[in-house]
Amino acid sequence: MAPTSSILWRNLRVHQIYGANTDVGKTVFTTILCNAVAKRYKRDQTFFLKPVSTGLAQESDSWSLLSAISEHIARRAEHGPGWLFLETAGGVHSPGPSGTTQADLYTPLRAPVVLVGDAKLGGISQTIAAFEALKIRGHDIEAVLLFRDLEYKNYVYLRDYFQTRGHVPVETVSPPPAQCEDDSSETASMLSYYDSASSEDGMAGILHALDQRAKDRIARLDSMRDKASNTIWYPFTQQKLLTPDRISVIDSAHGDYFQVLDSESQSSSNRPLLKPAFDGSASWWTQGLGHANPQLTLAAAYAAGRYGHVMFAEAIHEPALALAELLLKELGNPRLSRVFYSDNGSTGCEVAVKMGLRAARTRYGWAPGERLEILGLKGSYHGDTMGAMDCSQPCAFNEKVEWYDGKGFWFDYPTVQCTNGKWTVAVPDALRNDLGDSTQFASLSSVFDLDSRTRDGQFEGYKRYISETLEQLHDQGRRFGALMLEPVVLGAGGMLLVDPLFQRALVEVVRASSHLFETTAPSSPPTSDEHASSWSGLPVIFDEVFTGLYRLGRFSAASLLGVNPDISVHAKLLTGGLVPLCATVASEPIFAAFASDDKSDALLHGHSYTAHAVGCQVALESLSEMQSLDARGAWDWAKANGWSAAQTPPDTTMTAASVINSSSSGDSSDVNYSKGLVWSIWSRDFVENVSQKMDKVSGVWALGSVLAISMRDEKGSGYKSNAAVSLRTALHKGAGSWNAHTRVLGNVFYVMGGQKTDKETVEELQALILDFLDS
Ligand SMILES: C[C@H](N)[C@H](N)CCCCCC(=O)O
Repeated sequence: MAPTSSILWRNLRVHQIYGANTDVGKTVFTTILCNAVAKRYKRDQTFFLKPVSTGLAQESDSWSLLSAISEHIARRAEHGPGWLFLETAGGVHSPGPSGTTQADLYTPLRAPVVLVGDAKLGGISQTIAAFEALKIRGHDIEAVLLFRDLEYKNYVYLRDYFQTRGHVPVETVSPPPAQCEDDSSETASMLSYYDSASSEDGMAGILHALDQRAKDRIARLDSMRDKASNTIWYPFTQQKLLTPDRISVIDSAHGDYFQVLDSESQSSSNRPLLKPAFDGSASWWTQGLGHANPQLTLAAAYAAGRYGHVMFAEAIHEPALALAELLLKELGNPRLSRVFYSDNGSTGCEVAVKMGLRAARTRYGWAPGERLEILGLKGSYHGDTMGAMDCSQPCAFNEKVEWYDGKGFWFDYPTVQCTNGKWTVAVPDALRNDLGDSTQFASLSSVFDLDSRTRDGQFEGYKRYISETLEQLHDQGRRFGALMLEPVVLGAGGMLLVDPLFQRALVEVVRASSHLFETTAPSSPPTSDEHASSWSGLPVIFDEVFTGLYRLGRFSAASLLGVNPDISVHAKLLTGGLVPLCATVASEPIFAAFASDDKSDALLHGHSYTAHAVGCQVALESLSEMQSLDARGAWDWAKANGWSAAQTPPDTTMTAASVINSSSSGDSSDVNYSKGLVWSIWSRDFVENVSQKMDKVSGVWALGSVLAISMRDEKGSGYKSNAAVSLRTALHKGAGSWNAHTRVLGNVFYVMGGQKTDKETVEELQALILDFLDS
């Protein structure tokens, strides 16, 4: 099922005719436009497409309808220069055959719009409302046409109104003559009417404006790469190596796809300019509910209309309060009671660190200037701002940053991968003496069956190793202020799936080891009334910026570990990828560490755009939509793709000694099912198949919407490796009418969908990936 392409051709001007209401004269105006083209652009062909009357609109769903329209238009575009007017049905919000309203239905085509205004009583309001409905869906409204009704003269008001709304030209023609009694008179009368209306100078001006706007749009698209290359400083890009042809010019985005300028169209006039590209990095891991999701757009518009932006210190607004309450409730972590807002994951993590360090310092009685470090995992990365960077060990992202001063100890750990068809917890060579050999599991769910695994010797081995390491650090006199983890998956660090048992062990040991962190008698020991929310050892911070809010299939990634952090950080999917927002959520004892009669003891941190009302409103919409998808089983198709209990095959190949099944009863099925299944949109068969392409692949995992494939690199893995580039290039080449835009992390190729990505799309991507791996 190929995705819909936006319609833009060099030799065919395509316009959508929308009506401000039903019965405003769309067909009449479309006919006038066709006649006017025929009169003035004699070399051009003219086409009129009304899906309702052609039967195209009988297509059962939006996708079938749009692809039928695209095909129809492509056939017309093959025959030289021309114009095509696509008439929509009814008003902008009249439902189409699939129930989607016209404004939403045709959004992916994104052809420029001619809006037929309403000349009747009340028509000013209808016309403006229609304009706004189209505008917030990203339609470009190029002209407003309406009848020159001399009674209400709506056009007089609308002309001024649209002059100040982007100089949209408003043109009128006289209304059609009264209907004749017999057919032949009616035909003659209308022919004469069309002839004279299409000859009016105003219509010539409109066609000229439409033509010019189309040429300008194409010229802008054609020139953007070169201009960008001279103007823009790109993130995470060695620009010396970036040639302009490799810059993706994105005209718009809809659902899972960008609409990208196809460079090959620049040398061929009968090729569409825009090509859909699957957004394989989910726009740097932010996308959830699809680009240009109208529900989120409306929420954003509502909050912008209600508040704009209002400052937040010592203030409250409904979206911020409602979102805080929702997060606290749905995270299901009884420790958490306070929400601190910022505007991106990196700063949200810095806030979390400030919170954790202060709580530890006051608990352990350290002086304010004391150098405190972070306990974390090798390769973890919490963002690009200086403080967040300092929470990571030296790596490609920070080691050349002049002010970088990493403060921490970062544990090495076992990772989870499917290798040659087997789900393996791989222990790094350096840890073999301490943690033993790698182990194989019957399924990914078995790896996540922590209730069973915490009863194993492996758990005790992990805890022993962690305790011994902490003792050594304590003996070296190092002071730690927080344990900071990305639960389950390290994102920027290379899409590494950490053995969840190791993370569970780390949290448990840290919480049980206050004696290894305090260097003097605690100044404020936890009191018995702090009960459930009190922290021990060190404050535990979970950076769920990437992993949380359904990215890994669950509302919180912490639930996959069965651990309740003292501070957790949420961004990215929080707003479904529409606007930046971050929430750092903390426990009451952490909050209390800042309480004092001295104002300077407060958490002196606040971005200008803290708790932006638009972000909070969009987050409310986004979270409730994702929860509703979850509740109505929207991912059942994915769960049934080999991940559900019934589909986990009994293990027949591994020896009892080498295999740890998911349950001590010997049943290899997913005992986690009742506690929440571990699943992915990427089918289990596909993942296991990829893992067997041993000549190219060293390991693969999939969880929630994420797929990560480690490509073999004999010269070594890591961000500087180019081993994943050829797979990225293959996806970029794509499947003819569409391709996939992805980022890579060194030798790791990753791709992820949103929470609305469908089965067919995933299957097509899987096929592309396998094609490459089999080549
Ligand atoms: C987007 C994310 N939050 C980080 N700031 C960047 C992560 C590293 C991405 C590297 C890359 O795409 O080349």
